[in-house]
Amino acid sequence: ATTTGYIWNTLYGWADTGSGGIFPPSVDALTQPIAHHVAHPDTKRRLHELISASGLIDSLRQLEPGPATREDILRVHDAAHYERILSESALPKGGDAGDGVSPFGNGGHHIALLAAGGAIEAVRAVADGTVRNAYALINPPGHHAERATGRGFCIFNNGAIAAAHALETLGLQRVAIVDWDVHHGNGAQDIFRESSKVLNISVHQDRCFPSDSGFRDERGSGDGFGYTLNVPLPPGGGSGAYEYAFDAVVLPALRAYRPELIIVASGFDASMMDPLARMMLRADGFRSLARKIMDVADEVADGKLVCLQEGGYSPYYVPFCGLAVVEELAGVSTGTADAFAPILGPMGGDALLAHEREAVDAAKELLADIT
Ligand SMILES: Cc1nn(C)c(C)c1/N=N/c1ccc(/C=C/C(=O)NO)cc1
Ligand SMILES: [Zn+2]
Repeated sequence: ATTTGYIWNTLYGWADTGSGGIFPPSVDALTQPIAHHVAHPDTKRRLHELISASGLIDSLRQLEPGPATREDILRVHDAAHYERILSESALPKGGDAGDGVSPFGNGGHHIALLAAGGAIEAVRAVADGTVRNAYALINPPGHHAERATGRGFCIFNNGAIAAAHALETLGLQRVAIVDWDVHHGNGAQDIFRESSKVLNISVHQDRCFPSDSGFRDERGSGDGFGYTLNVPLPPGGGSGAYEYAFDAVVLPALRAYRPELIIVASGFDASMMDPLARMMLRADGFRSLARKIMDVADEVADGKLVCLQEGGYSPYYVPFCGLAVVEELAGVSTGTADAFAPILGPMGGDALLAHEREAVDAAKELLADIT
């Protein structure tokens, strides 16, 4: 197949993130209500609308997700977590994923199951050759969700659920997860810590969130030792730092591991305009990362690549970053200009600075244990 699969569902745009900026508003705390929570789904709906309005959607093969089943969820999460989400979802005002800052509304479990189901459908369609690669514009995100709890706006770990489905249902032996979301992919690290069947790579802003994980010395354990690979980057990194991290560490790791499928935890919060991090990628930088991952997928995995939407909180800029990645996946140019490039370009971020090179070079030794 040569087409790119695409997943979006109206319900992904209905996730209820409440009326606070990140916390519920409080007169006591003087935290004002605001129309859009940082994780408001409108940001991702705007990406869908740009994919549609640019005409790119006509080059994509729309896939229809169903809800993930209890069995799908329990491959990576404790039953207690699953049951708690369902019970809180039945409450009149919904509940929380587990860390007290990840609210969902009444019936929110339907959307979370549909997000995980979207990840599964994208993996199924790529693994069986229905499509060449796929972009699942799913919501809520998943990469912070751990075996026993949701976290960081994530309820179920969509990427881990999809990887487990590929291993246990589709018969794959080796799956790689590459997390370019700006925050540490702690969820898959927790879930697959002891497994060598998933190579889990996270490139992220050092100590951004969670602030206590994502360090180079977190490498997995038991059979999984060496199959967790963290590349923390200093704040302020742009295309220079990210492209070097991919060329020097991420791509060599994938060549050594030879996964049969690559899943990208595709967040756009490493962009220059994101409120929840301090990196400096522009849309063309994300396009370059997509190109690099596609090339190594062609080398080792017959091109089998699934991108799953994770974070990204600038309603202004996420649409342009996401369009660049999906265009690259589909091999299509709609000619849509990055409207913010003239403003963001002069601000820098393109050069690889010495301290960024050192941070990446420190991670090169981690490659030795991937066989
Ligand atoms: C506030 C606050 N207060 N407390 C106690 C906690 C635990 C808080 N969480 N902050 C957060 C929560 C989520 C993110 C990013 C998620 C993402 O985009 N992942 O990809 C960043 C900071
Ligand atoms: Zn993030």
